[in-house]
Order: sequence, then C-alpha cells, then structure tokens
Amino acid sequence: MAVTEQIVVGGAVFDGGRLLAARRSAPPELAGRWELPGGKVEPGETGAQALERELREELGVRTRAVRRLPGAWRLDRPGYVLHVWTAELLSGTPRPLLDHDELRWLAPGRYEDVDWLDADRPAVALLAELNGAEPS
Ligand SMILES: Nc1nc2c([nH]c(=O)n2[C@H]2C[C@H](O)[C@@H](COP(=O)(O)OP(=O)(O)OP(=O)(O)O)O2)c(=O)[nH]1
Repeated sequence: MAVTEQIVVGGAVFDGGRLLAARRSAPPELAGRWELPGGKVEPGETGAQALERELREELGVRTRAVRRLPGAWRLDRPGYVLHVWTAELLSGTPRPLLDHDELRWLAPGRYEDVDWLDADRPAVALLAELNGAEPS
C-alpha cells in the first residue's frame, strides 16, 4: 500500500542572529501559537519552491531557500510532516498578510520565548544550536 505524506515546509528567516516567528490566526485550535512561516508543498513543487512561494504569499517578501535542516517532525495532523529550511531574505519587510496576526524577531538566546507549535520545538532547538555555532 502506498503511503503518502503531506510535507509542510517552515522557513527559518534570520536577520543577523534574530529568528522570525509568526503567530497563527487560524484555525481556532492553532490560533495564538507560533510557527515558522510556510505551508504545504503542492504537487509538482520542490520543498524550496513551496517555501519561497509561501513566504511571498504570507509575508510579502522575496526569499531564497538555502538549506534544509536534517530531520522531519510529525505534526498533530495524521500524515503531515514538517521540514524546515533556512531562508535568506532577498527583498521586502515581512508583514503578517495571511494566516498570521503578529510577527516577532527573536534575539539569539531567546528563540524559546514564544509558545511554538509542538512540531516546531525540536527544530527551533536545533536552530538555536546551529546559530550559536555559526552566527549569521
Ligand atoms: N506553516 C507551518 N505550519 C505548521 C508548522 N508547524 C505545524 O505544526 N504546522 C501545521 C499547521 C497546519 O496544520 C499545517 C500547515 O498548514 P498551512 O495552513 O500553514 O498551510 P497552507 O498555507 O499550505 O494551507 P492552505 O491555507 O493552503 O490550506 O501544518 C510550521 O512551522 N509552519
């Protein structure tokens, strides 16, 4: 039996060492929790393409997906898996246009200050480690 997974890509956008976090406005069970902005990979897209599209739609910025973090994290939704990419900001200032009602830049050492969605926690811990090792 073929088992297909729906991949969700989340983007780790940095400004110096600060990490961008986005607060979801919907659906009600996720509203108020924080995530790495992104969304579902559509058929025919690569993860990098999906991330660049989602960041354009949700935040109004042009980005380049740089590299995928090792690992994949199960979401609360059956069959859904989170992949995380670092993304370089090419142009624009992120604004919460769709799906989010607040954005926050988290300073180095403060990445865990917000109430991340469960699936994001290990990814954010990894980002904190990587950023300590190779500040951007
Ligand atoms: N974008 C994003 N979604 C996440 C993260 N962590 C996590 O559990 N999720 C969940 C929330 C949603 O149930 C699902 C992503 O759906 P979405 O609604 O953001 O994706 P989308 O923009 O493609 O959705 P749609 O409105 O087109 O249906 O994954 C994360 O870091 N980023």
